Amino acid sequence: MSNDDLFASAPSTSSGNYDASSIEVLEGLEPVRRRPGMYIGGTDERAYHHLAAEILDNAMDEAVAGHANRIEVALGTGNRLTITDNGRGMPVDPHPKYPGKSALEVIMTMLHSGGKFSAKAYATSGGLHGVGVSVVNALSTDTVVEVARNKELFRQSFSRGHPTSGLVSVGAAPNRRGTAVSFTPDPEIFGDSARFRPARLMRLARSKAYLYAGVEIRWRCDPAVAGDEVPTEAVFQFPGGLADHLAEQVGARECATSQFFTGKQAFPGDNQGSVEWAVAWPLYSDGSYSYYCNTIPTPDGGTHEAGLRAALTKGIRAFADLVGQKRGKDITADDIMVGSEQMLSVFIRDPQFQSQTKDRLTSPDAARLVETAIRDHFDHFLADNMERGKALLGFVLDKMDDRLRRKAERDVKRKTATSGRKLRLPGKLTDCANDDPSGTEIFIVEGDSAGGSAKQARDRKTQAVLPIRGKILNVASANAAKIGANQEIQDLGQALGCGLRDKCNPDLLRYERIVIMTDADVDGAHIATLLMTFFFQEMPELVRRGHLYLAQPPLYRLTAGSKSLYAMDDAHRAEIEAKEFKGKKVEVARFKGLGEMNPMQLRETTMDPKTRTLLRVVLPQEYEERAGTRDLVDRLMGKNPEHRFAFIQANAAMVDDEVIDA
Ligand SMILES: Nc1ncnc2c1ncn2[C@@H]1O[C@H](COP(=O)(O)OP(=O)(O)OP(=O)(O)O)[C@@H](O)[C@H]1O
Ligand SMILES: [Mg+2]
Ligand SMILES: [Mg+2]
Repeated sequence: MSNDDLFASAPSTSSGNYDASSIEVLEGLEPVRRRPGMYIGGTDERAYHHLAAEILDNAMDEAVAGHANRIEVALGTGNRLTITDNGRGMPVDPHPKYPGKSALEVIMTMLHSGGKFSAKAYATSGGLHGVGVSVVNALSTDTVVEVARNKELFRQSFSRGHPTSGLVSVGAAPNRRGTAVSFTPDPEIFGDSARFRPARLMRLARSKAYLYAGVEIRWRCDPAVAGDEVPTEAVFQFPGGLADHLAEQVGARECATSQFFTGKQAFPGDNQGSVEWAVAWPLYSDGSYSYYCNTIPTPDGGTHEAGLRAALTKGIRAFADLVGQKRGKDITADDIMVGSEQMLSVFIRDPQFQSQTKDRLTSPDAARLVETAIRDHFDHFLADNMERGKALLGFVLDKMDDRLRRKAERDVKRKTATSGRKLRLPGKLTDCANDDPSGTEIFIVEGDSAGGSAKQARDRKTQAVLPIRGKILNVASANAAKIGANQEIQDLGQALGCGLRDKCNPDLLRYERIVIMTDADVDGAHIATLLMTFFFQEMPELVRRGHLYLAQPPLYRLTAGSKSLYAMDDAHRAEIEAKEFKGKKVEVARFKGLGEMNPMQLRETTMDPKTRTLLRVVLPQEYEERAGTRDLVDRLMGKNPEHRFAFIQANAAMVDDEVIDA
């Protein structure tokens, strides 16, 4: 197979009129309306409430910067939400760069307009992209912004991102200052039945008050909407911060230590910012974890969470050492984290999140800052009162024993299933419950975060998950010693249980199917290619016997009205749009990676044998003939990703699970 052949084998369908005229540049807020998923993570209920969060976040930023101390969240009838603060007010003067437009209009109608790109107007803000309120405006009808500045009240109205009035002065406002934003999410985007949930909004408002003691948050709700669900009025202010919040959550339940581990610490030196935490270890708990950065909830955790995890783990191990408990060194992070109830809130400058919905913090510094700040306090918490320290250590050692016992039981079971051979399983493997290999599968996934989703999405009985880190060794250009020493390959070998190269015995394979599951992008194709060549070279018999598969995660989710369908690629998307949605307005979300899908979606589209598609991998001729393989791999690993996509296509055939099972 030469390069020319690879290109020649490209499908020869007509390219139509694909020229410069097919390349669109969306203007103004149009991209937001066309691809809302990119800005608010979808158009479901969660995305709907994200609109409220964006406006509230802006008001909180004003409070955290020290300019506001009161915020009102008011839900009216007809899904009308108004959020008011008593901060500085959005600037209303003409914008120097856009003649004829006020700063307010620029803020509301242009993406990437904002005062938070430098630390001048805000130090540790939750806002950073200059996108939030403009996105809300784009996706709402009848947005009205009122600003009271210098004792004068200004107002401007918008609909679906476009001004419907100029900025007008509506009179004197001697006793008022700040910003009020009213909006109604657009049913064209969210569907006619989408609604604000009063309880969800109230919870959001309330949690903000816990996160920042310097603010009072008022809640109002029209009686017609409130029903019995929420009060029509409430005021939230919590000087005790997270410690109060956690105490309320834990209630009367008994905990390993009667005093919780709570505190607050400013970061040292030039690092503006601070961390606040509260952790309890109830004797019976399913665990509860709330992480925030600059008052923004980050449900997927991130670097601040990693800092807390490291501080607790290292702290308890050091304490074990201090009291002469030798088993302390075997304590893992999970032993102290799982089943705890924790709240963590950081304020940092220039935070980085993985996307506009800010579900996960990625600022690298946060891990170190949080770990260092908390570690000292935790050491004191444990050692100041030895009884308390020992009580927590005992609790954590119990968890460790549970973990080790469960693991031993698992190992024994699988040992018996694989004819008594001594078996060590890699720690990263999440094994399936069934002992008999028949009907079981192992998913090899790229990265720990995709691994986490896969774990939640899998069928525990029959599906195992092994996350591998990034690009595995390119076996084609490595010698046997290097291959044997590579950790990822060792883990893979142990999990499969059937040995490498001449020692490979396919009868010992611990699963019926091996499924490579990587992102549907260029990197994913690279990793899939590396894995395939690994199997071709090290375990060709497994491939020959048809044990190796490729998962097919979708690239798009297409939604029209209440119906959602998944498309594998552009051709499939066009087909669905034409056949299933027949010219209806379709909203398209593109998945950048497996980690972006929630576990339900991942299961349905990619893992569940009833609904997924798998490709079976076949052994290429070159490997059958044991000739020229080195050359093949060198070419595949070269710069051009098309070669790898073509390679995957050429060596994998679409199969139905029905066929596999038959
Ligand atoms: N309530 C408010 N009070 C004062 N200024 C505000 C308020 N809301 C928005 N602004 C100004 O408008 C700018 C744009 O807000 P927007 O929400 O679009 O982006 P951001 O908050 O900067 O970043 P992000 O996209 O992360 O939310 C802010 O940076 C701030 O300067
Ligand atoms: Mg914002
Ligand atoms: Mg903006």
